Amino acid sequence: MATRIRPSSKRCAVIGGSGFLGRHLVEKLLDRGYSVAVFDIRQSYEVPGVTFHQGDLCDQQALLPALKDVSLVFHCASPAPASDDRALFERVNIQGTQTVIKACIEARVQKLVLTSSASVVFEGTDIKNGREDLPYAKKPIDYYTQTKIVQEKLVLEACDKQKGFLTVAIRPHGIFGPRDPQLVPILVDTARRGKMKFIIGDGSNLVDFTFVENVVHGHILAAEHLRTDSPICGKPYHITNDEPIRFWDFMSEVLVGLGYAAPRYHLPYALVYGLALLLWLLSLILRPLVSFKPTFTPMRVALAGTHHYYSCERAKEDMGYKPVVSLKEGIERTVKSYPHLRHGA
Ligand SMILES: NC(=O)C1=CN([C@@H]2O[C@H](COP(=O)(O)OP(=O)(O)OC[C@H]3O[C@@H](n4cnc5c(N)ncnc54)[C@H](OP(=O)(O)O)[C@@H]3O)[C@@H](O)[C@H]2O)C=CC1
Ligand SMILES: CC(C)=CCC[C@@H](C)[C@H]1CC[C@H]2C3=C(CC[C@]12C)[C@@]1(C)CCC(=O)C[C@@H]1CC3
Repeated sequence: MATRIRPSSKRCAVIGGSGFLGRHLVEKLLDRGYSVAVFDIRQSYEVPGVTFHQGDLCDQQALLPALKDVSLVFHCASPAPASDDRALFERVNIQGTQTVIKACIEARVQKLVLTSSASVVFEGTDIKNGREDLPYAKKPIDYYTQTKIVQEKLVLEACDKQKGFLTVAIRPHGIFGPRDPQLVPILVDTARRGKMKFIIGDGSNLVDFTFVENVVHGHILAAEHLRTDSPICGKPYHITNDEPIRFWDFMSEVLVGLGYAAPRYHLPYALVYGLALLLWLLSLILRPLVSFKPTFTPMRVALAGTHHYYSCERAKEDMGYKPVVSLKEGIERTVKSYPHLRHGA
């Protein structure tokens, strides 16, 4: 009879390991002596110590080789929120996550750490110091968020101490840092098109922006604390920089750091939100004839004009979380990492 090799606790897989967060996670895992298998729909880099498995996470047979002899899996793959493609979100975030769970169980993986999102409780209205016991959004702001809610529930409900399959969900918010493909590039593109002159609302709304290395730190702490006797089993955890900042101050610091002017003129929130909604509806109606993607979608306007910051006390108490990089240093390192996006470059 063939003997099964006992999975090593230092052997893990990162689903979505070619993406922004995934790659930072892989780099830190390697530093900490893990050997890593990456599973992703694309391969974006090559590093010693990492084996790449290219495939769609909705395909269980494609996933299994990446999970062989692995005891710990991080699932941080998702279609980009900006794709606004309902069918794709449902296929990847819901059916795909069910497939990931089944594949983990079949491969006898012991721990699954999901990258969820703090937005699972956000409905477009103020959240101040939100804790994890807030109810899931009844009216999520977009299809992405709607499917992240179902995904998180699936993973947390799959936690089964008797069967030795432990799960936890990390809820980051507004991740930024070197190689981020959305926040800074979209911001700079909007500024280059002359559309970053306006502040939506009075500009006093506080938001969490979380440096990517803190998000990575939260994931690794969760993985290392995930044991049968731990309070973290089957629970969600906010991971933030613990330094809420005015949304428009953060945008201004990044813009000014890259040589662009900070937004100055105020516009009423209700007016901009109404216009964004109108444009979004128009883009849906006209989709068969012309395709255009408005920059200021209702989702972005809601994120830009409301308070949404979260308490990470639970992560501090249950897993000793503390941000490892301050917001100031995170912004400086991020700005430096984008020489090609500087004004005039
Ligand atoms: N960025 C943020 O501010 C926040 C992100 N999150 C969550 O963090 C996670 C990581 O996000 P981020 O790093 O920003 O995203 P990225 O898009 O950079 O990374 C996601 C990776 O998953 C891949 N992927 C997408 N679909 C599949 C599939 N069907 N099979 C296998 N791989 C797939 C992507 O490939 P491709 O690029 O080709 O699609 C990409 O390489 C996501 O779960 C996201 O929901 C949560 C809160 C905030
Ligand atoms: C108003 C404007 C054009 C701002 C440019 C920056 C935005 C692109 C980002 C500001 C807040 C960001 C954010 C996300 C994506 C990028 C922003 C809208 C998420 C939706 C990414 C996925 C999540 O899970 C939640 C994030 C909230 C914050």
